[in-house]
Amino acid sequence: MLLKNIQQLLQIRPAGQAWVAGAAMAELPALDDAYLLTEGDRIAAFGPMSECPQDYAGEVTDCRGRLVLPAWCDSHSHLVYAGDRASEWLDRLRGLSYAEIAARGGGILHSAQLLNATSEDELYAQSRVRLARVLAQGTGALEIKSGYGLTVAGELKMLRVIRRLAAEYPVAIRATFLGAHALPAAYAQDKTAYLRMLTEELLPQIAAEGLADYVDIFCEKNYFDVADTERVLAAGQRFGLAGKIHVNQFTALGGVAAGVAYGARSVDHLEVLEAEDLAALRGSTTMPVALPGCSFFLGIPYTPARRIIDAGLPLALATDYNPGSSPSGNMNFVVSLACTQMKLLPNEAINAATLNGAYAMGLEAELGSITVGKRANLLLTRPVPSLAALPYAFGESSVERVLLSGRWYLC
Ligand SMILES: N=CN[C@@H](CCC(=O)O)C(=O)O
Ligand SMILES: [Zn+2]
Repeated sequence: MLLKNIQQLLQIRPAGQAWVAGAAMAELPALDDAYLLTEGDRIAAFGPMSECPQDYAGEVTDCRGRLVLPAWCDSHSHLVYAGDRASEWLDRLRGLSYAEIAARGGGILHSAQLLNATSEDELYAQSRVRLARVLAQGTGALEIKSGYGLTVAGELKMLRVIRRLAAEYPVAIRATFLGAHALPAAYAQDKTAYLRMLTEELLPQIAAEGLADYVDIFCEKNYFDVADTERVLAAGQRFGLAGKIHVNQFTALGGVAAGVAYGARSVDHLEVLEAEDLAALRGSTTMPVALPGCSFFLGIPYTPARRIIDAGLPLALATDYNPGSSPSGNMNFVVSLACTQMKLLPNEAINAATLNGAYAMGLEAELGSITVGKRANLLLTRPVPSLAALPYAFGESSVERVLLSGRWYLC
């Protein structure tokens, strides 16, 4: 496939560049008036129009007036869930807080109840609708977590649905085992027994079936503490699963340093951020991930992204698509929120939503930039005056077409 007359081809990186950090996040290498050639599912070549192959025999798309960039890399989602929690959202509109709803047995436990009462086929049917929608919105790589089962059968059901989605859709999917998302009622008096079940019963089964790439835990007051986090990350390591943790959403407990010490691939949320957390991240290989859709929907503080980037660190952006705190998987809106609310420049937000997002799910060698040999997962915008038009037009998707594995995705 040949894309020609591209007004601007963005996020061009050399092979081997894993992420972008600090001041370099404001740079987004680009080529004006460009072409891009794919072969099979890969990017085969690109360059200025003056060097565009003539008489190309395959499919040619004229991209005049349009931008081409890597498809979004959404490194944090809970896209597989059953039903929704709109009723709890109405309770929040009437004045209850997220924590008050959880304390009444709502929240994650409510989603777990719904999920355990839903068949695997029905869960797949509900989840594929959401996946198809986010692909049409420009997502080309996606991480999906378990964590609404909280039982052996429920967690395995979720992970098998994730595997089925990965097999059926032309998008790169990474699966994360988040059994330690909340303490289910059956173990309310015995957290240790629950963690033992997760690490000694479930994890070996998940590893044996190759159902997960990462292990995750919700490190938060009233959920799991730092010692629990270390225990789960250590268990993950024994089975070859790196960590990706939910941490510092409401409370800083020291989980960031624990994540870094255990070589976590990412630490996600960080709405509350202490100087010690920044210090722990410096010099590490752990990616901080901000989830502005969650802050928007819950009305909690935004992750202090400027402090993170200005400290010389990298940052990734993700949707946190889930029924409780962020019922949207639209990366276009996330990029827009990052600019309007967290004061990222468009270039910084695009770096965070592509290459750094790919790194946060271990896909940086395969996706997240315009690099010869990488997978051809690209998005083509509508005619726009400049890149800034994308986040500027908040709530809109400027994505006209999405190329996944070298083919136009037909929604
Ligand atoms: N914070 C923990 N987990 C999810 C929300 C889960 C839910 O409310 O269902 C999150 O990332 O925001
Ligand atoms: Zn989450």
